[in-house]
Formats: sequence, structure tokens, C-alpha cells
Amino acid sequence: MTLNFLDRIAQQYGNQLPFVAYRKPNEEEVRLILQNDQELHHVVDYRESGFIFAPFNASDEAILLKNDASYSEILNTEKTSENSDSQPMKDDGAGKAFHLGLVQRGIHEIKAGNLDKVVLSREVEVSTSKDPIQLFQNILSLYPTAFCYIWYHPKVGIWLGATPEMLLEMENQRLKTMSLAGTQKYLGEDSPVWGNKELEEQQMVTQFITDSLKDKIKLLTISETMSYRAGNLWHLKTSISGMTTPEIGLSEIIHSLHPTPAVCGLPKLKAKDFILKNEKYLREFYTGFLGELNFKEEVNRPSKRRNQENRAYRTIKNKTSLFVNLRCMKIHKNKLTLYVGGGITRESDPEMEWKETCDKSRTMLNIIRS
Ligand SMILES: C=C(O[C@@H]1C=C(C(=O)O)C=C[C@H]1O)C(=O)O
Repeated sequence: MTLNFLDRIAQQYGNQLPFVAYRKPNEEEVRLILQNDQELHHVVDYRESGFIFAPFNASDEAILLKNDASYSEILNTEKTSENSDSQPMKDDGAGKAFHLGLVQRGIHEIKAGNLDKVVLSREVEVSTSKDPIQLFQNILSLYPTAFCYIWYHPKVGIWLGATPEMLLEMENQRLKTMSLAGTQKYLGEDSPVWGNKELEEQQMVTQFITDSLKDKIKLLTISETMSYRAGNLWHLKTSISGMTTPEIGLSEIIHSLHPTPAVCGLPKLKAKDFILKNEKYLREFYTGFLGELNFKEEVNRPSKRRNQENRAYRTIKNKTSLFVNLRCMKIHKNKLTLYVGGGITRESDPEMEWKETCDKSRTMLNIIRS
């Protein structure tokens, strides 16, 4: 009997073996990568090939899932039946009070001239009886334009998400990235009106990315900034692209970008330090990145020349496709941890920043409730 795609995931999970299943933005095909043993591999120099799962703190090691077997399929992603058992666990107000205080401290650091921007976040605990594969199916049906994934390693845990943010895409020497920041709730409008606070915080991200890449990339192109919808939210997005040179390795490019001010802040190291000292929980893989690292793709191009044997020219493409791990959750037994944050600038209002994290938590809460 041949196993169907979802059974294959369930079997791998049941056998406590590592896997990742994912669908890229606006694509139909869901890919599945299986690793055949429980070994925890790490990325050493970014020349490896496999699926990378990297934490926020770039000083911690990034995990590499080996591609021992892979499958792909177009899944019929019908939503699973209604279930109203998933509610954020009761918060006595201490969670909100802590977050408001944290944002206040961030604003204070900015006004004191120590930081320009800092992204501050929190975790939200939710109870559920749904199984992870069911949740993954809900993600697929709700967020066709996001990078949707479920990732598992027995020594690390199980993570799920639907992120709108690409960190980096490389096809041989061609590079693409984006600056994504600024948030508003989607209320059915065709395009939102943006305030100065959002325009400025997103511009800081664009500036950081272009400054980080300008010595490493040729033909750097920066698009206009546009509104970009991600589920129940709007963001501001600028696309950035160019060509790398053979002297610059992927490792150098990734380290110069990650973590960008879309998820960390400016100056980068001071903002990271503030986050690690003040958030009082561990982000782990939230605001890290994940995706295909150095996937080889064979391309057959038929010869266009006449009077030549019907020969195909074979070239190998090297592709890397990485996404920032946002709108994600970690799954425990009967409990989920969701992660949400937002960019703080001198113009931030703590109450509005709290509300923004509540709006962002809807992305994952919707999949639990659908
Ligand atoms: C930090 C998050 O999102 C990031 C922060 C944003 C903001 O501050 O407006 C917008 C998009 C993301 O770059 C999150 O979703 O948790």
C-alpha cells in the first residue's frame, strides 16, 4: 500500500523522526523533507545543502535537516471542522502590564539616544486538543500567500507558522530580499493610509538592508514601497534585488542581514542586547529564519541551434530560499505558545503596541479556531 502525503507526515512524526513540510508563497505544491535518523545536525559554513532552521540569536547554532527523502504534492486543503476549544489562557493582566512596561523601557532607551528602533515581543499561551497535522492543514487553507510550514525534530520540538516575510532568495548569483515592517489591521479596504511612524520604521529597515548589501551586491535595485496584505494585517514592503559576486559567500550575506531591524532593531547589536536582557522569555526560533539551503535543481534546456543533434544542455541551479520565522507557534502537549511582537520607535504608544501584538496573534489563533 502506498502512503498518502499526510499519512507519511503522521508516520514520520509517530516514529519521532525529523521532518519539515512547507508550501512557498502563492504556490500550490506542498513539499515534504524527511530525515532518516534523530541526529541533530548544525549548519557550519552555509555551503551545506538541506533545510535550515535558525534561531533569533545568531550566536546560537542553526539546525540543518538532511534531505534523506523528499516528496511533493498538491493538497486539497479543506478546512477542518469547527472547534472552539482554543482560547488564550486567562491572563490576570500581568502579561499586559509587563508588555506595556517593556515598551515604555524601549521608548525610554530611544529617547535617551541609545537606540533608534527596537522590536519587542511576547509569548501567548493557548490550550488546544488539535493535532499538529490538522493545524498545518488549516494553515495551508487560510494563508495561500504566506510561507506555511510545520517543522519537527525530536530533540527540539515542533513548530508551525505562516510568515509573510522573506529573508533572502538566491538563484545562483541572483539575490532577492525585502524590507517588511509597519502594521495596520486589515478592515476590508483596498489600500490603507499610512502614518509617519510606520513609514519611518519601515524606511529604517530598507536603509539597513541596502547599507548592509551595498558592498556585497552589484546592480542593487530597490522597488517602490507598497502596502502588502498578510491575512488580517497590512504591512509596508519594499523589494530589493541584485547580483552577488563569487567572492562573497552566502554566510557573509546572511550574517550581515540577520536579524534585520524588522525583527530586532537599530543599532543591531545594542537592540539585540536590549531584547535579550529585557523580554524575559526566550524567543528561540521566533524571528529566526528557515528554508531551503543550497538546493540543487537540474535544468534541461534544449539546444536552439539548427543542424545539431537534438541535444539538451544540462545546467545545475543552486537555490536558497529563506523566510523570517514570524506568525508562528511552538507546540507542546495540549498547549501552544504563540509569539508576537512589533517595532518600537520614539513615536510609539504602548497601548497601541499592545493592541498590535493582539492583532498579530489572530493569524495563529485563526488556525486553531477554524
Ligand atoms: C515582529 C513581528 O513582525 C514584524 C514587525 C512588524 C512591525 O513592527 O510592524 C511588521 C512585520 C514584521 O517585520 C511579528 O509578527 O511578531
